[in-house]
Amino acid sequence: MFVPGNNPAMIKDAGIYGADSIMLDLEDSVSLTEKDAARMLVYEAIKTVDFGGSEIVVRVNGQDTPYYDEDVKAMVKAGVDVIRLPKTESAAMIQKLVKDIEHWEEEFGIEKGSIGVMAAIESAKGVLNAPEIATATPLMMGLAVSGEDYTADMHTHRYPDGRELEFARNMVLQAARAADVYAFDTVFSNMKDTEGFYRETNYIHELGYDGKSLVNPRQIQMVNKVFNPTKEEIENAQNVQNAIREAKAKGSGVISMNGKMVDKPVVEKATRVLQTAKASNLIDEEGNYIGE
Ligand SMILES: CC(C)(COP(=O)(O)OP(=O)(O)OC[C@H]1O[C@@H](n2cnc3c(N)ncnc32)[C@H](O)[C@@H]1OP(=O)(O)O)[C@@H](O)C(=O)NCCC(=O)NCCSC(=O)C[C@@](O)(CC(=O)O)C(=O)O
Ligand SMILES: [Mg+2]
Repeated sequence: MFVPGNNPAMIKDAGIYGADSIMLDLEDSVSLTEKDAARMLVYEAIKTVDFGGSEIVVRVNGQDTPYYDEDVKAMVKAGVDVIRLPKTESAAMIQKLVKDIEHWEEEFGIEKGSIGVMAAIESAKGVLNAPEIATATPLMMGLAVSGEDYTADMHTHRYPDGRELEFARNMVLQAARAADVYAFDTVFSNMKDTEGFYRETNYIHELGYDGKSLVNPRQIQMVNKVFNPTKEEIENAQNVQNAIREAKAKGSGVISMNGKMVDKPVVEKATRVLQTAKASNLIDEEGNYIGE
């Protein structure tokens, strides 16, 4: 969930909503006159505010701005979990970020490699270079597709069915999967269109995305609802694992379950469902369902 870096009230309470990740923003939600104040505010917040279990990401200003260097320096010193680079267009930009992070880690005596990197892909050039961006550094944790800037770069707008983002979404997802990093979808800005938000979240979940960037705490519950496996999906995944265990005991790698073939890729998908269920506290150690 994005939180504007110049809004102390939003920053102070950001941890209470249970977002997996809080993205304190120094870039486009902060006006030019407030860049320095926001940086100081975010620095202090990382040091002092209790964000619960949420991971802390900071979106720094772009490398073509006069704010980038100070942003990276301050966020490394603050001990942020991940730095998100906006408008990433090449592997070289990520390698520069990593070099800058390492420089400040050394300066402040922080263990090297403790800060992850996330690349926001926001232009045609970024989309075409997504594969090299995804593999630019072992510190890369994920790619995010950014629909607002991307559609501006493509001379279009955002539409309800998302067709203008189809190529970018698929390209970023393929690049992320091939590099074994996470893929995050872009924000949905119309707070009143709950149905549209649900449709879009469902769509990107079905494509294979790992999560979605948000602008408002009201969106968290719906994203979790879409991404969390249902009780039926969990039970089915457990049945798949039991079935393949039985098959293996009989020396076979494939078995039929309710008329459907269960083989290695089906088992892999079932394993992922159960990992998500466990991470979301929907099942206990024994696999018993404990969700609502
Ligand atoms: C949208 C709106 C104005 C609506 O305001 P509203 O007033 O109607 O909100 P309400 O629902 O009434 O708020 C109820 C309660 O929640 C609190 N609350 C609201 N939002 C909160 C929040 N985010 N964090 C913590 N707290 C929050 C609020 O303080 C209140 O608290 P309280 O008073 O105590 O009840 C507001 O949410 C907001 O400012 N959002 C963040 C916007 C932002 O960061 N934009 C930059 C990132 S996108 C971008 O840059 C494009 C991109 O780069 C993206 C990409 O890369 O994908 C690209 O190119 O596509
Ligand atoms: Mg943007």
